[in-house]
Amino acid sequence: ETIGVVGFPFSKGQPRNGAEQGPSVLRKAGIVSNLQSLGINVVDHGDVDIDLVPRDEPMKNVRNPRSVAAANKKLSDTVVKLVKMKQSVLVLGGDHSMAIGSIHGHAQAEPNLVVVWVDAHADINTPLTSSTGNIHGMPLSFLVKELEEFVPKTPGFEWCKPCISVRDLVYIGLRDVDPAERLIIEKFGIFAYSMQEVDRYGIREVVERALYQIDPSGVRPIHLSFDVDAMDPTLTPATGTPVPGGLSLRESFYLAEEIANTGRLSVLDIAEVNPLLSTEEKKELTANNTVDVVTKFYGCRRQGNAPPDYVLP
Ligand SMILES: N[C@@H](CCCCC(O)O)C(=O)O
Ligand SMILES: [Mn+2]
Ligand SMILES: [Mn+2]
Repeated sequence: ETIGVVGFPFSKGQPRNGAEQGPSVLRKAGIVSNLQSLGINVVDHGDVDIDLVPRDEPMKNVRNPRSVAAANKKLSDTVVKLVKMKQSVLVLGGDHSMAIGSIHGHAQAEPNLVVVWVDAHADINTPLTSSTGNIHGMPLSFLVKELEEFVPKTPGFEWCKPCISVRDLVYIGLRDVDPAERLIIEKFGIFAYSMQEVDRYGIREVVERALYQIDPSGVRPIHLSFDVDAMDPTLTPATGTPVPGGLSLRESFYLAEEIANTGRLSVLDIAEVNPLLSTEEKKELTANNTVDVVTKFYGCRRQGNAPPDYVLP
């Protein structure tokens, strides 16, 4: 198995500079070497070559639409290629608008994918329901077929055809959902495990139910879109929209270990690391905790990992 790492140094899905430094922060924290020390073949493909579009005027209240669309088109093309090469793709963001390109690309190569969205937020506002105009709060509205009729034509997004159904999506970690987003979740019956359900059932039950509901057969490729703000802000403070009361380190590790256990993780997004929004110390803490969770998604286990084909001397 080969992990293909791709950086997506992009922050125009939201107004705070710094998210474009996420890939370099995560690489400096040893994300590639930590995975290689698991004995996995890791190829770092470098960063997507992003060009910002000049005079990218807002469309209604949607900010930087052409730049977000152009960057994500390139990401989509990159992800298709790598998934078709049978690589397990790790995309280092960048703000969460990255999911537009990564899920669109993944779905071209694996139409039967399911999406696990781990986030404090639902990221499913449409351009008409968003109160901020930040596209990192809207990615799923550009991807979900059932919302196509509610999403106005947005300049640059002509290439982006919705590619997943609400039935293929499940949320874990929600605790800051806008009213319109809650309406969408209830209108379409989207599976959603907020922190209330995590507290009610415990992470084991939540992960089990979530995976069963989107794929009872247990065979479909998994796209896991991980927003680091799903974790408690004491663990990942260097992020754009922190919300208290998030996943603990142990809950995050457990979730990642169980996803690794399925053997079906196909694309993993790591979104919303923003080093500029905190002290050097908090940046390190955020990067190190994120890297620790990522290694668990790829098979590092707290119970230990016996070396493959090794006999006691
Ligand atoms: N729901 C808010 C906050 C979105 C936060 C986005 C992050 O989760 O990627 C908005 O629409 O602006
Ligand atoms: Mn979030
Ligand atoms: Mn998000």
